[in-house]
Amino acid sequence: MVDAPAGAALPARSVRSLDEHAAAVLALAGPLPAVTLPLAAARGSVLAADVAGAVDLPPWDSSAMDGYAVRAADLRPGAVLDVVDDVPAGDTRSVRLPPGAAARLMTGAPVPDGADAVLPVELTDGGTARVRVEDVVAAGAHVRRRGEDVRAGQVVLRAGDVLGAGAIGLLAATGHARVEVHRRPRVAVLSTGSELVAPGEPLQHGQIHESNGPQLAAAAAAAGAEVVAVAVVHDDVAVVREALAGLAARADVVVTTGGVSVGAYDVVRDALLAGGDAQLVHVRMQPGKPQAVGILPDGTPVLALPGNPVSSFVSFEVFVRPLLRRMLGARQVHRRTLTASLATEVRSPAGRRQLLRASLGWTTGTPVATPVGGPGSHLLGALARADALVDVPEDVTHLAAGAPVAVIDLREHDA
Ligand SMILES: Nc1nc2c(c(=O)[nH]1)N[C@H]1C(S)=C(S)[C@@H](COP(=O)(O)OP(=O)(O)OC[C@H]3O[C@@H](n4cnc5c(N)ncnc54)[C@H](O)[C@@H]3O)O[C@H]1N2
Ligand code: MOO
Repeated sequence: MVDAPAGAALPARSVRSLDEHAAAVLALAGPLPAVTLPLAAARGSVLAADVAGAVDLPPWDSSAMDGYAVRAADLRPGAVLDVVDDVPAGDTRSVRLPPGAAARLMTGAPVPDGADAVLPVELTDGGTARVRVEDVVAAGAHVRRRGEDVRAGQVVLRAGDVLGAGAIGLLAATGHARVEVHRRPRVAVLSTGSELVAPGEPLQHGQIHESNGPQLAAAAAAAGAEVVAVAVVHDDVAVVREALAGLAARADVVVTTGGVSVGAYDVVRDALLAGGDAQLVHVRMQPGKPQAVGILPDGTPVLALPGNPVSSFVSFEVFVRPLLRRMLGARQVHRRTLTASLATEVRSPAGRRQLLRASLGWTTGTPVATPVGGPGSHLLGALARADALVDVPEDVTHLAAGAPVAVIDLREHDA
């Protein structure tokens, strides 16, 4: 049995809208400095500088077909041409094609000087010493011109672009083995609560499995962050303060969960107020009402999210993720939104913007959002099925089935 702390006047809280609080959180940090990474380590990172192609693409005139390099003017159905050369892909010779002749070549092989078209093998008898032309092609046919895709020196990707598979392919093709990107933010997660027991351990009455830490770590990694620690501490202000200081030394951002509300043991609140520069906030949203933000004594930003699992999930989405995306250097830090038709009616508390977990589907091309799991912020059962958040404005208390609603699309993963 723990002695209850003496009752004290509750500390003051700023009351903010979701957008006001999100803006305050975003102001805590900017893009992190640039680092140079090998391409294999750069997927999901964001370019810190424009990148220009180092070579033309294609680097030389190249064949788009297996067939014969020819001069189009020599082609007539029934004509027979001497095959004077054989040019596979990877042939580094400079070959010149004399008039009236053909050179056998393969897709991706350099087109000989003097040739102006590629005659696909299907339009010939396939001969190797002499080839009979069965149908003709025009000048330029099936020749990929040097530089027609990308010119050397041309900017191919811009600072702020997120490196997906296509961008990595483009960088490799244009000659880049390494690339300058913003460093990924290092995130430390701290779960607080004397009731928390590691998953896999048996539960006693009054205990629950610690789920917010793994959940937030997964969300941070999916947002492109490097998760450096997931720590759990019991409800003790001194222990929380020590843990915060230790985690801050290793991280660019510390994210905590639990202990931020108005309870007698809300220790994150008390630890933050006891040192550094912190603000308690009451955000006009559901879930996610109690929040705190601050700067720890060493200058590291800390975001304190509520402990209810759905509240911490939603708070991460609308507050933490945009900050991480900004630190990563992304131009677009917010999720995509779309308008969907609501599958079932929804009620919402007056004066609180509700973000309701939902599953997205399509009916003949129209997005449909089906709320899952109910509004309670303890309801984890359906969280895994939610791939969208229905965004109900503060002043709306009822939406009928079929109503158009704004939806935050959670399906994209960045890392
Ligand atoms: N008198 C009032 N009580 C509460 C208010 C209020 O305004 N007045 N606000 C409620 C709202 S809204 C929320 S949200 C919660 C948030 O409180 P805390 O951030 O202090 O969170 P805790 O009390 O520590 O925990 C809440 C709930 O979540 C469970 N939890 C906490 N951490 C974890 C974890 N890591 N993994 C899984 N589950 C966790 C915890 O056991 C509690 O059940 O406050 C309301 N109360
Ligand atoms: O606002 Mo709380 O975050 O309802 O669960």
